[in-house]
Amino acid sequence: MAEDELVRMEKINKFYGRIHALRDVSLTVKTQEVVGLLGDNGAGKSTLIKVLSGAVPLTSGEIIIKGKKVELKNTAEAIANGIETIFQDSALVPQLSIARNLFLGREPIKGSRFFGRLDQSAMNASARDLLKRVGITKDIPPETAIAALSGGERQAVAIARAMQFDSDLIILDEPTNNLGVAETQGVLRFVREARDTGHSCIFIAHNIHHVFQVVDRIIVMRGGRVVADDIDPKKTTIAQVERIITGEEMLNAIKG
Ligand SMILES: Nc1ncnc2c1ncn2[C@@H]1O[C@H](COP(=O)(O)OP(=O)(O)OP(=O)(O)O)[C@@H](O)[C@H]1O
Repeated sequence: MAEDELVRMEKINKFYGRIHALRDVSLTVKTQEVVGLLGDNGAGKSTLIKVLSGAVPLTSGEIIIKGKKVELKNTAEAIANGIETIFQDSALVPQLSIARNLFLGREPIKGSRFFGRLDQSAMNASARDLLKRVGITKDIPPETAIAALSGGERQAVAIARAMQFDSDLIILDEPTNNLGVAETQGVLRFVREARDTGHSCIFIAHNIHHVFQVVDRIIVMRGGRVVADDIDPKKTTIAQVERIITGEEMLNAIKG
């Protein structure tokens, strides 16, 4: 295992009944690396990250985290192994405040473990800090309900939550979907900030331009397989990657 290897997926296969959604997929993510996962509709991207986030069981193959083989039977086990996933319909609770959402399920308690109550002021203070850190400079009080935030601000809160619990790997499934230009830039900035503070990310987006702005490496899937896993966005054009996604161009042709 390379010293900076964080996650390794080895020969992962996934069947949904008779549909073979993942075919011998192998890939790695390094520490402090942002990887873009691209592929057409039905290529297998969502299935792959659902397997890695413990949301669906794999049929065969291995997942190795920091050199140790793990079984991710549910999302709690993935989280315990340092993998936090922010799905499109991110799991924030709209009726609750930003602060409560940031600490959901892991709230700080004041007093004893059994007779304590939520430490609201500690939560609010950390929430204020965190919002500043992810670039929400507008003065949004941490007591604000999620329902009152824009799409970009919600993504920011979801990313801030993953950063604050020091997940090693943050998986972002279409985080820029339906966002405006400024909000998209905000999300891309949070991804950079996550990397700069030591996290790794897998970034899935249909918009290749967004992926190109932020990733260190691109992996392309087609028909349930990884067809390219080492595309350097600094040395490859968007048009070339588009042709790999559709199958018009093989990676070897680019490398040659
Ligand atoms: N729950 C499921 N039951 C049966 N088949 C499924 C299920 N989820 C996905 N599939 C199938 O598995 C294959 C891969 O789908 P997946 O959603 O992983 O692709 P994707 O690359 O994420 O596509 P998109 O970009 O459209 O989200 C497709 O053929 C899809 O129809």
